[in-house]
Amino acid sequence: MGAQEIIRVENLAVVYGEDHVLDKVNFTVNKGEIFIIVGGSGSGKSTLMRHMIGLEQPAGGKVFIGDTDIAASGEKAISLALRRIGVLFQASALLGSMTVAENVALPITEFSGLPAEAVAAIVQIKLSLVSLECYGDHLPSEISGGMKKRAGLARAMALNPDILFLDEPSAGLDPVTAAEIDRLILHINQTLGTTIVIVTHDLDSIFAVGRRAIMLGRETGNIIARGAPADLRDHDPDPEVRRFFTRRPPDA
Ligand SMILES: Nc1ncnc2c1ncn2[C@@H]1O[C@H](COP(=O)(O)OP(=O)(O)OP(=O)(O)O)[C@@H](O)[C@H]1O
Repeated sequence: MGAQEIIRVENLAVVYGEDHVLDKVNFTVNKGEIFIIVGGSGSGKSTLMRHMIGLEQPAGGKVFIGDTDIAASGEKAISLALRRIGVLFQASALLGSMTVAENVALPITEFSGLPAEAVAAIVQIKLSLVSLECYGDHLPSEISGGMKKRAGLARAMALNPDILFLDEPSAGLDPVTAAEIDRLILHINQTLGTTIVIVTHDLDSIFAVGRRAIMLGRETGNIIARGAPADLRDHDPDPEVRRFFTRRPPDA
């Protein structure tokens, strides 16, 4: 793995039944960058992310987090590699019966073995990172959709991950709230140097935060374009790619 690389996906293949969802997918993510994964509905973005965080084993190929192939190593090495990762799933996945602070505390309590006061202090730091320091004692049902996303981000950042995976972070949010999440993503990246991988459809967000992107093809199961989002929009030879980045329907 090169000095700048933190993730390497090599010849990844995913097959569900007869369906070859991903085929010969190859790319690398560099340390400290914000990397975007786009593609039409059903092109395999979420599937790719699940394989990058070790939730599923691929039919073929490798996924390296640092030097660890998480599709092939032993359980201990995989668990250490995955300790470097924070994930925000689409629905934020906060536990509804616990307060925001208790949700953020969960991974810290589970993995650090620290006493309760130390955990509480870390939770407060994480909540202030996402401007929720006054909402720790609220239940998820008592805060807005944007705040739930921020709480989910605080929990994803709980163990100081090197890499943050975000699945559709602005889904279901109004444009102003979505832009706040974008600013938070940039803030985390710039102040903490966290590498951030985002699966998204949201063009405003792609252009606001993304420096490099890959696009998965709907039919092909592999990457049909890669580069800076503005370059893909303005110069990519494939009309499907330009249409995606200008939000034009196929017959426009
Ligand atoms: N666990 C699974 N078992 C069988 N098929 C699956 C599974 N997960 C995904 N698929 C199929 O794989 C394809 C890609 O799905 P995936 O959810 O990864 O796409 P996506 O690009 O994230 O779509 P969307 O933007 O709509 O969320 C789809 O045809 C889907 O039906």
